[in-house]
Amino acid sequence: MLKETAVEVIDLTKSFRGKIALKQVSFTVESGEMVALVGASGSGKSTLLRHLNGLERGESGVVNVLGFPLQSEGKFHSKIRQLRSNIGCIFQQFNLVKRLTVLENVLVGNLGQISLARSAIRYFTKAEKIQALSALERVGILEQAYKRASMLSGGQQQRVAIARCLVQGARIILADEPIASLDPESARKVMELLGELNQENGITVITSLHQVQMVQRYFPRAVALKNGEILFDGATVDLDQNQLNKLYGTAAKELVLSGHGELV
Ligand SMILES: Nc1ncnc2c1ncn2[C@@H]1O[C@H](COP(=O)(O)OP(=O)(O)OP(=O)(O)O)[C@@H](O)[C@H]1O
Repeated sequence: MLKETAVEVIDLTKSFRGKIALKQVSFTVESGEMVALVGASGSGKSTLLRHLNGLERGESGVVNVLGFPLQSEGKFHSKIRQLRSNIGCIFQQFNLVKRLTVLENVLVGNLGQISLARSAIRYFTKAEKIQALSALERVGILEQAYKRASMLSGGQQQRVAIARCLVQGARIILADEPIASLDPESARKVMELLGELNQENGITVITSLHQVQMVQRYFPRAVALKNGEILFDGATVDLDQNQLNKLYGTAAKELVLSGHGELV
């Protein structure tokens, strides 16, 4: 069966104040793939993710999402808003509105689909609330629904962000270091949840990660950046010590062998 292309990036180039951040980056992610973006700090992972959902505009090159143009040669497409409604985003921090309840935070995942007036008074239909509660159940924190978001642990907050992607109906989830500030057990749960959504719901997942062991455990494919260029794109099993040395330099061996698996 021919697979639909979720994300297609062609020759994407971006610089900040004359310093290159992405240099002619090209890669394709098919629908249903689970891909890790790896590379040392400053290699361009966040910048690349931000181009995939239109938070950042390239200088040249093309980003197509689900077969439609999102940006091309430095211009956003006029239908970018509709296209972005298919993309759920999870960040390392600042995912939630802390003063709102968990349930309200999930419901605002629906904002693209409801009127501004209704969102302003935070009015949601019963059906929308049931959908949001069911998403919270799916991510395993239904009992937290009426707590303020600020009361949750970091891992629980990331699960709320994932529930919000579900309510939004996201077909693609972009996650920028979603486990960077979590303890190992919470990190494992968040990664397993993303894996389940990928396997069971067919959601395409593209995640930037520092933790090499997590990449090897959960992601069949890795795309590795160095100084804004793709240095490796292939099966994670082929991301061997030699490749890691190229990506991370002398820090690679020591950190992987010592069991930390976290490369900064
Ligand atoms: N808004 C910005 N203004 C100026 N420079 C930026 C901006 N965003 C990113 N950069 C630069 O672009 C390069 C790539 O940064 P980016 O944050 O994408 O790397 P990263 O691989 O995600 O790093 P980390 O793992 O530390 O998050 C870096 O040199 C960074 O300083």
